[in-house]
Amino acid sequence: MAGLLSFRGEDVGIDLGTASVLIYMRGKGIVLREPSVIAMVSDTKEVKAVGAEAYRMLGRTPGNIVAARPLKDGVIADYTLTERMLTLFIKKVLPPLRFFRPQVMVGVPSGVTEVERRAVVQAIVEAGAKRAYLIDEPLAAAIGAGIKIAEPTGSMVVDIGGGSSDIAVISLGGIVRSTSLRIAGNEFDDSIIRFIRNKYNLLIGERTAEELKIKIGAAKRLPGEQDAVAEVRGRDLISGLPKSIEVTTEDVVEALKEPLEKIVQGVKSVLETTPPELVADIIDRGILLTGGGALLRNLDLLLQEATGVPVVVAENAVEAVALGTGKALDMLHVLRDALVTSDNVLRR
Ligand SMILES: Nc1ncnc2c1ncn2[C@@H]1O[C@H](COP(=O)(O)OP(=O)(O)OP(=O)(O)O)[C@@H](O)[C@H]1O
Repeated sequence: MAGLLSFRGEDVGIDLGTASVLIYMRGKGIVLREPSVIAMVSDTKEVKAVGAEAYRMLGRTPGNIVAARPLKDGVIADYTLTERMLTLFIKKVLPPLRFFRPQVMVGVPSGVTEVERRAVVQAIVEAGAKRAYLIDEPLAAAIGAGIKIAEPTGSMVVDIGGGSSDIAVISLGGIVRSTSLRIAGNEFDDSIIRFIRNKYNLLIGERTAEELKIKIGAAKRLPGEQDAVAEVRGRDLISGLPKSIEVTTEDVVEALKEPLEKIVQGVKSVLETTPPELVADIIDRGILLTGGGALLRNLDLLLQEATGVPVVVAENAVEAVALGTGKALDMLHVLRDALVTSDNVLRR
């Protein structure tokens, strides 16, 4: 997810994501980039850590402390924790004495329900915003990547985050066709965990799986390309004891086949229902890949082969949504019909 604040004339953007939160301030760029994790004492609910510090605690906390991800699949899974995490992040970048409450624009996966939208709006308002705007993530990603979304020309954006993959065709400042899949980076990690368990009888943790994906992972192997190898540690499921093994790129490619196939199908299904004039534009301009998942090696090639349309990874793939929500507050006149505002949502 993503968004923007306005404080004493300063515009600030927030990307509230499943994997990480990014805050963007005009004139300053990205001022905060932290994992979306909060750690607290289970019985007193006292916050122990947020962001990077809490991330290091994931899977490593003693019984009385719990480190959790309050967002799941791109939407709010735990409302109270999300609001507390957000408040602490905002405090880190905005001065403590706030006379003017800021406006916030939040990017949400295009498939979120009304109840989920309400939860996001409420968390942002509770965190101190005067007004919250919601914008669909792929629209924000397109703006952030520099696409002129107001033109009557079709563009396709595939934003692969931690919890959701958003696929959308954009024209004239709005989304013409879209789908949101709850299959993205986290699901890739889970697939790697399952694969290693089945093939090597080794149980590895979430963080180890993510490291494997980033270090040696790929969406496909290229002919003649040498496989990378990484050592991973986990628990041998037969002996119950710690063990380390070597995993190759080929393993990771195999592990990611299933979730990637679902994303390819999602892209094809959106293309199939897109009006032909816009398809022609997309063939000319190519599909734009954004989000952290876009950095998976050779994903552009895989998608290009599957669709026959050129695919380009955005230069600022990870920041695109945050930058886009920042810019979106300056484009309210163009985006009016595409936005949801807290004034409307909370009145209902
Ligand atoms: N080099 C890389 N290769 C593959 N995956 C990567 C790479 N770098 C980051 N990722 C993955 O990108 C995902 C996070 O992407 P991003 O920060 O765009 O998500 P998010 O905005 O927090 O999530 P969402 O949009 O679903 O709410 C994580 O699953 C992470 O493992």
